[in-house]
Amino acid sequence: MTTRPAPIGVSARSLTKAFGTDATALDGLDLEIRAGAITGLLGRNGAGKSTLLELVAGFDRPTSGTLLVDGEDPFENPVTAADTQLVREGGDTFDSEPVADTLSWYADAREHWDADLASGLVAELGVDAGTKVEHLSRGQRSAVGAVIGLASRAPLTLFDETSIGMDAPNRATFYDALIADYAAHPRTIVVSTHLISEIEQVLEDVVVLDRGRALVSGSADDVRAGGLTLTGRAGEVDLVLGGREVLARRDLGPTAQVTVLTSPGDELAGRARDAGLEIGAVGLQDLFVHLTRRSGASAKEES
Ligand SMILES: Nc1ncnc2c1ncn2[C@@H]1O[C@H](COP(=O)(O)OP(=O)(O)OP(=O)(O)O)[C@@H](O)[C@H]1O
Repeated sequence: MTTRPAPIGVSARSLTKAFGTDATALDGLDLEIRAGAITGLLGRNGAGKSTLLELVAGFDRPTSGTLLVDGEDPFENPVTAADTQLVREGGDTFDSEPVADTLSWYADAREHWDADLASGLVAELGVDAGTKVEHLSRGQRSAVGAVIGLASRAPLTLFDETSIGMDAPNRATFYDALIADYAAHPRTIVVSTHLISEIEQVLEDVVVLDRGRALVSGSADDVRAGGLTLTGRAGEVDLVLGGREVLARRDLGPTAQVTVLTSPGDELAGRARDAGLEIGAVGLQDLFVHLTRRSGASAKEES
């Protein structure tokens, strides 16, 4: 009988990864990825998500700073590599062989591989295991990645844009399988994605990378609690805001809706309630768009 593996965490301190003098993908990143949680790794194009995941998987070495996976340096480390499964777009498969060959390679390589889960999920995602990988569509290739990531049951599983190209029913199947398998076999899962609103309910923790640094990180609930919307008569809304920074504003006739950042102890919500304004939550996707746009604008002003 194999014992159930313990989930493992990741810690980065002043982590920097530069590619020559052209690009600094990670720029002094400080970060904790909680063991045993599903973390969403969010960020605009080029924010450094794939670079971070490849460092965590031990495929590359940081330029400076510290990166620890389960307390160890992951670079070319066979101990952490055995516990880590990175699923990258269009990679890590035997392209000129049938899908079944790739799956049987992982079955041999991965200690906790679940063959029944793999074959069930391949069928559910509509992939023919007899087809050569190079003959699959982009979405079908992504589906094979999803199967490898889930059936490996690695204590640290990293999905880098795995849902890319998958159609909506297959993405739903992937998310459902991820939640069900995580519930039955808790482990550390990191999901890098641009499809924030559809995966929001799956995420327990969230990290927003912005130009190689963590702009926001924490529990998804705490991150969400960092913003709110106020809706009401425009004059009342402006009075309650009192000149405070607004992330987004929509005016519809006499009514205005604004999105603002907030923090514990902020009296804004109380003032809004007293003024009869409607207070709403901000979804992660909206908050992400506002925060990363604002950060991009202030970077332009500084330069
Ligand atoms: N091998 C490389 N050589 C040179 N620059 C690189 C290399 N890999 C990544 N970069 C640069 O590092 C930065 C971060 O890239 P990365 O792929 O990590 O971003 P990402 O957040 O995954 O982006 P996306 O959402 O577009 O996939 C980008 O500016 C990219 O051009």
